[in-house]
Amino acid sequence: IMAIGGFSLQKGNIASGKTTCLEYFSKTSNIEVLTEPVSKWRNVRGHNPLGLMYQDPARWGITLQTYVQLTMLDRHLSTISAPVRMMERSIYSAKYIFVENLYRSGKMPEVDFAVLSEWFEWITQNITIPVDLIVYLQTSPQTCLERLKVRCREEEKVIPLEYLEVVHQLYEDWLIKKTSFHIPAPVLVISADDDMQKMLHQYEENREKIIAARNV
Ligand SMILES: Nc1ncnc2c1ncn2[C@@H]1O[C@H](COP(=O)(O)OP(=O)(O)O)[C@@H](O)[C@H]1O
Ligand SMILES: O=c1ccn([C@H]2C[C@H](O)[C@@H](COP(=O)(O)O)O2)c(=O)[nH]1
Repeated sequence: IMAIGGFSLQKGNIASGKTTCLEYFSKTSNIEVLTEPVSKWRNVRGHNPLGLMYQDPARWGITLQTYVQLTMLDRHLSTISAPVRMMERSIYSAKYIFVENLYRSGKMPEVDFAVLSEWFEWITQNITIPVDLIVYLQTSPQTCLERLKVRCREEEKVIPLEYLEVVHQLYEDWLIKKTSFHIPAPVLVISADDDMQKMLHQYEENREKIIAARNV
């Protein structure tokens, strides 16, 4: 999650509970919540780039990630309508986690990676992307796999535990070990393996830190 003004960006593995967390905050405070534009990734003018990417990442990885980058930028730049905004994932996680994973695993050709990287660098050097806090929902890959099965998105049925483990490691290297990429804001880590009741308790404990993100 990212908070702006305070603007917080929510980070976490696939099915770690980001949407659930944002829904809770949107119901309980004057916070604008931007969930991931995943419905667009599943349907752009009748095409499903998310599904295509999972079926054949080498062919469709660049297609999905180009569209993810555009839709994330659009979200980042949309007009803020409340004192605090929280946003699920970001243009940074798209590049540093998902594009990086496609490239490192040999599923994205070098030329596709180069073109996406040029776009990303142009955007981040020429456009200000406001972010005051990163909220990292830290889960085990096993928890994500269980929640993924419960959520049961058709496109994601092919995701094995190993994929979630690699995504987890990329997040850990970036936000916990701080050894991979630039981190655009301070990081608040919330352990997110617990059941819903315990998670709500943790959200309450961290509410002030998130709302006051500008002062973190
Ligand atoms: N703390 C939790 N305990 C058990 N199930 C959860 C918890 N948080 C979320 N879920 C369930 O796990 C699935 C994935 O959660 P979701 O919020 O959609 O994750 P994300 O947005 O990170 O992909 C959903 O079915 C949701 O109801
Ligand atoms: O840059 C990205 C961002 C997301 N994805 C995939 C990963 C998941 O299958 C969905 C998003 O789902 P959440 O469960 O809301 O995390 O989109 C991607 O491939 N590339």
